[in-house]
Amino acid sequence: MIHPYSDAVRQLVMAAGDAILPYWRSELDVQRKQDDSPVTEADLAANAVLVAGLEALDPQIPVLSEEACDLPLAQRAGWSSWWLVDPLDGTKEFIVGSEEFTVNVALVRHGRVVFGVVGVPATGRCYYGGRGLGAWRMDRDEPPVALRVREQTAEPRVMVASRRHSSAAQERMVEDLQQAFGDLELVQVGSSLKICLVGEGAADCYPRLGPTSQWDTAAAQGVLEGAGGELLRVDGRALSYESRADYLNPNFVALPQGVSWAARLLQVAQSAEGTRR
Ligand SMILES: Nc1ncnc2c1ncn2[C@@H]1O[C@H](COP(=O)(O)O)[C@@H](OP(=O)(O)O)[C@H]1O
Ligand SMILES: [Mg+2]
Repeated sequence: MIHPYSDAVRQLVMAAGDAILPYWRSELDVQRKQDDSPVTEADLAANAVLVAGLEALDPQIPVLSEEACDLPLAQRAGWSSWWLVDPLDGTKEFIVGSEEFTVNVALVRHGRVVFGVVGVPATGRCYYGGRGLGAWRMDRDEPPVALRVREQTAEPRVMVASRRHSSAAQERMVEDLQQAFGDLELVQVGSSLKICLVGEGAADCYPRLGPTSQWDTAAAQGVLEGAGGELLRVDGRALSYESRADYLNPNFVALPQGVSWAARLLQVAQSAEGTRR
């Protein structure tokens, strides 16, 4: 057990995944939210399972979910601990029938991730971890496997990026990184899985110049930090989750802690940041 609540949250994340699966690869009613992003009955079904379960687990800890985020800052500013939830990350992947969608729950305290759980309903896999607690991957009914970021290498070899969301700055950065580091392979994956891939040592880095929200990254950041990695803003500071009027993250890079190529990667990301079409 990594935290008194981690087993219960892992079970809730699996239950939310089970609530999603009947909708996967079936005829779906897709609605558009105010920001024009898609939402389906599956997002809402998973949200209902998670919100009810987390509130029952500890009525003192408020829940902030992508699907229930209309809470005034004045109310949230007084929270010391809260659950940050994305019931279905990678909705566009889900809609096209891909396996690359996740269920995400993080416990945040004073703006830092205590631990996070990322479920992958399509495969029955679950990642969980937190800074100072460790990180694990568990396949349904299998024993957990401890995770560790990749061994230090002279240069990054595998970079992950979104399948469906990019930006002029992101494209420029990918090109510049491939120039800066020879043989840097680009692998495109949907959802918070990208951060977990860095945590389990399947990829070296995930640099993102493009919008994400706090619930997209917090749970997987717990996994990454427990596995010896970090999620940094391009100015090198850790990504944190203070309550603000909006929920948007700054641009970031996920990578193993203390690698020799970190400064170069951040420098390339910083200089690509201002690129416009
Ligand atoms: N313009 C935008 N503003 C805010 N978030 C965005 C965005 N474009 C993409 N995202 C976020 O990126 C997530 C998908 O990540 P990826 O592109 O890595 O698969 C989306 O999660 P949801 O699927 O939960 O909406 C969404 O939150
Ligand atoms: Mg999301």
